[in-house]
Formats: sequence, C-alpha cells, structure tokens
Amino acid sequence: MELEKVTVSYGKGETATQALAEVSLRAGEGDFIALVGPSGCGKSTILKLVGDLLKATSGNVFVAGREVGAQDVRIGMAFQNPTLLPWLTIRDNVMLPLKIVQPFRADWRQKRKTEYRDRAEALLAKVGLKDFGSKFPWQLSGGMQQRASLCRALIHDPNLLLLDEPFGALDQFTREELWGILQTLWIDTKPTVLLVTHDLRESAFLANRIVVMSARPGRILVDEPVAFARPRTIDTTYEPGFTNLTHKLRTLIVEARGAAGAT
Ligand SMILES: Nc1ncnc2c1ncn2[C@@H]1O[C@H](COP(=O)(O)OP(=O)(O)OP(=O)(O)O)[C@@H](O)[C@H]1O
Repeated sequence: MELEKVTVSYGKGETATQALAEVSLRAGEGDFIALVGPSGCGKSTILKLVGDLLKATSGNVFVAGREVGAQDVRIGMAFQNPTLLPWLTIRDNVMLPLKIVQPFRADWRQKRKTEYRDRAEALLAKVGLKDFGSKFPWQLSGGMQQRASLCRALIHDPNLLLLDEPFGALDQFTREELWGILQTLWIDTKPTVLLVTHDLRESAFLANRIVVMSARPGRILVDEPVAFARPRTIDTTYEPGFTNLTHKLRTLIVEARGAAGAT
C-alpha cells in the first residue's frame, strides 16, 4: 500500500478544511503500521483513503500495486464501536464478509452451514468466545463484542486490515488482553495492518513501524521502526527500551500539538 504525495481537503472554498498536507507512506506486505498523532491530524482520513472510502484531493493511492479500487483486495475493518448488526447472532455477524466478499460469496449458500460456520467458530474460539456464537450482540459485554468484531474483520483472510481505534472504548485490562489476541492473529496470517490509535503503549506493543503525524494538516514527522522480539507480552511493555520508545513518541506528539497551538 502506498500513498504518494497525497493531500486531502474536506469541503471547498473558504470553508474547506485541509486534513492532510502532502503525505507519502509505503507499507510492504505484512507490515504492521501504527498511526499516531494529535487529535484531528488526519489518521482516520488515511484509513479512508486506503479503504477507498474517500478520494485524495491530489496525489496517488496505490493498493497491491494498482490505483486504489482498481484491484480487488480483501480488506478487513474494525472501528472503536463494534458495529455488530443487532438482529444477527454473533456467528452470523462474524460470517457476514463471507456472504459479501468474493471468492467466498460464490459458495455462500452451499457452505454457510458447514465450512463457513466452522471457520467462524474456530475464530471465535481463538478470541475466547467459544460458546457465544449463538448469542446476540446485546448479550455480550463491550470487550466481547469487540473480540467478535475482530473476528469479523479477519474471517475472509484479508490482505489488508484497517483498524481505527479498535480498543479505544475498552478498559485497560481488556485492551491489553486484546493486544495479545490481535498479535497472535496477525502472526498467524500476516496481513498488512494500518492501526490508528491514541494509545502509545498499544502502538509500541503491536506495530513494527510507528508513524507519527503532525497536527492538522497532517504530515509525517517520524517513521519509527519497532524491533522488540515477538511474541511481545505485557512484560515487554515494562522493559526500558519500551518505555524509552513510548516516552520519545509522547514528546514528539506534545511538540506537534504545541507547534500547532503556536501557529
Ligand atoms: N467529512 C468531513 N468533513 C469536514 N471535515 C472533516 C471530515 N472528516 C474529517 N474532517 C476534519 O479533517 C481533520 C482530520 O480528521 P480525521 O478524522 O482524519 O482525524 P484523526 O486524526 O483521525 O482524528 P482523531 O484522532 O480525533 O480521531 C479533522 O480536523 C476533522 O475535523
């Protein structure tokens, strides 16, 4: 996935908001990139560009070597709110991408009660929801719904995973538990991941690159490699290298916020 000198403005004329200054960013296959930066700096805008939900004002966006949208790429998405459909069971929510996305869609009728169902149950078991497939979203806690939402994002073996503060609404302990689960799922299938987060520990736990953005209009200030051995554990987050890194990131973001305030 590549952004080449991309800018984005929302709206036109005097009321236009420039969300992104010129941004260039490249992710290789299997990269796990965390996007961090001050509120409103354009992190979600980058996800929308890559997910083909938004067109760049100028510049180019490429996914799988082609202009975004030109090539069928399996994309998984998860957001801060789990957005599960309330009238479907957890299992049916998780299977939804298989009903919509090719090549799975072609076999939906034939496999939805056998192979696809087994696939959903296997994923649910991996995230600790073994016996919850037949429940409805309202019967699960927020953390459990977010686990299900991760399963839905991954059920169709996406090549690209777009995560917008997926754990933002959860308590610290559930959040840390889900970091471990997401890491395991990522190690299993190695999709390319773009994760937007405000949690610097989360970015350093999960990512192999952390991209720090300036305040709006967002541009890239730093592209920081994260080399801690995997699988990382919560103990990793108390090592000096880890705390140094999150401290450095924090300083960069505080400076970026300060610079924006000064202009
Ligand atoms: N549809 C829209 N119309 C007008 N302005 C928008 C629109 N979407 C986003 N913006 C503005 O563009 C800027 C970037 O928004 P974006 O959501 O990408 O930022 P963000 O870094 O993800 O923010 P946060 O960290 O607060 O979630 C913000 O100033 C926002 O108000």
